Amino acid sequence: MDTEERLNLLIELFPTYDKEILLDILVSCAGSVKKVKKLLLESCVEIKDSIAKSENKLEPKIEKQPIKEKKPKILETNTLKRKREEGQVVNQTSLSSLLKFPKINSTDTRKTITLYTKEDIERNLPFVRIIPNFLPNDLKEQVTNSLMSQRMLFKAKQFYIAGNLCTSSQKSIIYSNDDKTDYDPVYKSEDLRPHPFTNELIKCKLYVEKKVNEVLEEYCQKNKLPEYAITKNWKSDFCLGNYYPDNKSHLDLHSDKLTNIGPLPTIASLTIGATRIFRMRRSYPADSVIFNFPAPNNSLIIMLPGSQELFKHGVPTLKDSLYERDKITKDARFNLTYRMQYAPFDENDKVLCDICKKRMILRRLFKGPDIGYYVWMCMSSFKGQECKGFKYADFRKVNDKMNLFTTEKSEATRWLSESETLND
Ligand SMILES: O=C(O)CCC(=O)C(=O)O
Ligand SMILES: [Fe+2]
Repeated sequence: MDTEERLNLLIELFPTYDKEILLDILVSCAGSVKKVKKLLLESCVEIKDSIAKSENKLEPKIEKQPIKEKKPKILETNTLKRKREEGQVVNQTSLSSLLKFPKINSTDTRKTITLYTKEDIERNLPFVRIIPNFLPNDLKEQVTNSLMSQRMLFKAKQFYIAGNLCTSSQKSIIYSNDDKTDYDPVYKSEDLRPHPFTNELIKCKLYVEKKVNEVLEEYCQKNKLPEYAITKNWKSDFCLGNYYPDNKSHLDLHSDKLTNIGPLPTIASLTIGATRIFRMRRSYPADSVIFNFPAPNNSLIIMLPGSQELFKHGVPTLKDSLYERDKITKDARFNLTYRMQYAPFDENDKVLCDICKKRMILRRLFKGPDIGYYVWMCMSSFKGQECKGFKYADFRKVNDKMNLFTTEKSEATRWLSESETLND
C-alpha cells in the first residue's frame, strides 16, 4: 500500500480528523497504519472520568479515589515542527490537544460521524454515558476468563423478519439467579433459559449498580422524568450477555423491547475483549445521522432513560483493520448488558392478547400521529404469525396497582422528548 492509499484508509477510518494531521501522524508512525490506529484509539482511553478505582473486593468501595491520569502522549508532528521553526507560537503538546474535533450538533447533515472522546460522545448523545477502564484490572481479567470459559453457552437467537425465520449473527446468554426471568418472551427457548450469575459477574454487577445509581441521580436532577420511570435504587436483576466471536459477527440497529425492563429503562453495557464500534442513530427519521464510537475493552456504556425510546443501537461488522484485538479474547468481543426488571410488570398478570391469548410485547411508537404512546403488541407478530392484537399501555396506578393497559387512547401513557413534535 502506498502512502496515498494508507492516508485514504485513515481518512475513511477517522473521518473527523484533519487530512494534514493524519498525514503527519502517519509519518511520525513511520507509515504504519496499525500504529496510527492504536495511537488514535488510545486517545479515546484518555477519556477522563472520576470513577472510583477500588480493590477487588466484593463490595465496591464507597469513597472515590482519584483516577491515575494516563500521561498524554507527546508527539510533535511535522506541521507543529514547521510552525515552531517558522516562529509561530505552538503550545500544544499532547496528541489529544492536536486533534480538532468538529463542533457537532443534531442539525449536522453528514450521514456518519465517528466520535472519539467522552465529551464528544456525551454531547452528541445526551442519553449516553461512557466510562472507560471501568473495572479494576484484576476483576476485569477474572470476568474475561469467566466469559471465555463459558463462551460455548452463548447461543444464536432466532427471530422473524417479515415472516422469515432469521438467526442472529452474535450469540447470547441470559444470566439471572431467578428462574422466572424471561427477558423477552419472543426469544424464549431452551437455549435462552437463564444461567446463574458467576461470582465474577456478581462482583461486576455491584460495580455497575453503584455507577448507574450515581449517573442516574445526576441525570434525573437535570431531566424531569415521569413517575413511572425508575430514577433511583437501580439494581440489575438479570444480564443479557452477547458474544461476537469475530469481526463479522454483528448486531443490527435496534432498540430493546421494553416488555421486561419497562418504559424509560436504564441499560448498562460492559465491553470485554476486542474493541468494536458501537453505533447509534435516532429511530426517526431513518436517515438521521449515524454516530459511531469505539467501545474499548472494559468500557461501560450506560444507556439512560430515553435512549431506547429515541435511538436505535447496534454493533456493525468491521473490516479487519478497524478494531483492536485483545490479549486474551483475541478477535472476540463480549458484552454484558445489565438490566433491571420492571417490578410493576412482575407484580401483575402478564398482558395477554385478546385475540390469540398470547403474551404481548411493549414498545413505544416513535413516529406517526400516535408518536410517543406506549403500546402492547401481540408477540405472534414477532414470531412470524399474523396477529393484529394491540392495546395502549397505561402506566397510571390505582391503589398502588398499575393499570398496565387500556383500550381508551385518552387514558394511554404517552412520553415525548423535547426534540419530538406532534407533527413528526
Ligand atoms: O453488544 C453490544 O454492545 C450491544 C448489545 C445489545 O444491544 C443488546 O443485547 O440488546
Ligand atoms: Fe440492544
